[in-house]
Amino acid sequence: MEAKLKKELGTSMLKSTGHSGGGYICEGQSYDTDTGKVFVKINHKNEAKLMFDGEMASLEAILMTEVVKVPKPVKVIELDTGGCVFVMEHLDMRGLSKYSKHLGEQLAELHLYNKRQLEKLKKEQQTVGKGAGQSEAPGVEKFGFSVTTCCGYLPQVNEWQDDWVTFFSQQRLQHQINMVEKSYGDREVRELWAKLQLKIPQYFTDVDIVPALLHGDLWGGNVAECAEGPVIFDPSSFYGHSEYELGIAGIFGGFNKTFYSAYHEKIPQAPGFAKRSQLYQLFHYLNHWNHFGGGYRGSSVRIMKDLLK
Ligand SMILES: Nc1ncnc2c1ncn2[C@@H]1O[C@H](COP(=O)(O)OP(=O)(O)OP(=O)(O)O)[C@@H](O)[C@H]1O
Repeated sequence: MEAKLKKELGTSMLKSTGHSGGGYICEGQSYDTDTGKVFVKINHKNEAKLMFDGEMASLEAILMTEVVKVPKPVKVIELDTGGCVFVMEHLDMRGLSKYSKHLGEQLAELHLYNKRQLEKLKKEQQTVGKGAGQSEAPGVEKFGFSVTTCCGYLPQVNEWQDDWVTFFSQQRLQHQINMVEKSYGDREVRELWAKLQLKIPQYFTDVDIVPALLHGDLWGGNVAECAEGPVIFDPSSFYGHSEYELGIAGIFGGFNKTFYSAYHEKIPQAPGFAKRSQLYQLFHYLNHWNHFGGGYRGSSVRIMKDLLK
């Protein structure tokens, strides 16, 4: 692997720094190269390229907004022995503590970025002499993403969709329910889902949802800080409802009051937030069930029953 890395990165020096940082899905290792320190994620699964291409596109999209720090992506490299590596900028990170408030503000800015681009675009189109197609501020009007991104190692259906409720019900929940059905054929879940899917539009009455660029997997293990501010990493981005982003944080914790206050100062909670939050958590419980097995069945069923009350 190291010979291939050297060739693909065009570096004569490739020296392990001793820093390793594997997660649940990948092994990780840092190297000194001719042009600086890189962090390399390694995965030997067949889906590794799809997963890393999605992570690279996600990092590029977030980086482009310039509102929150992410590691700069370098390259996805297929290994001759199968599997794939993803090379990115190495960052010296520690647990989030000093910069919780900054992360709250910057995450809200990330979520507002596309809305502001769309507003700029609209203004420009209304200005005499400036028609569509001349803008320097491209905005995204649909829900989805340009490539497949994986939340964990399972691919998400990111085809563009005009309507968020349809996108979330079909491309997120239904997709997970189909996987549960295939693996477990769970009758109770099938029956609960039959009722719940009819109720979903009711949770969205009177909310105006503009596509927001999301990190997509913002649990406490994917946030940190370096000397100058907060960092987010390991994204599985798409354009969706900003509230979706807070779902997984609500399950696993890792974010304090300061973070939430700073976030909601910029994006206040809309009516019905709590119920939608449960709906967004349901996606992550199902996704965990599909990754890690039946230990997450109880939480998935409980939250479906709660939503149906
Ligand atoms: N750019 C980076 N520079 C330095 N260390 C990093 C970098 N990216 C990740 N790490 C370290 O590696 C660990 C695992 O990274 P990451 O979350 O991307 O792996 P994963 O296997 O995809 O994730 P997960 O455990 O969330 O499924 C992080 O917690 C962090 O300690």
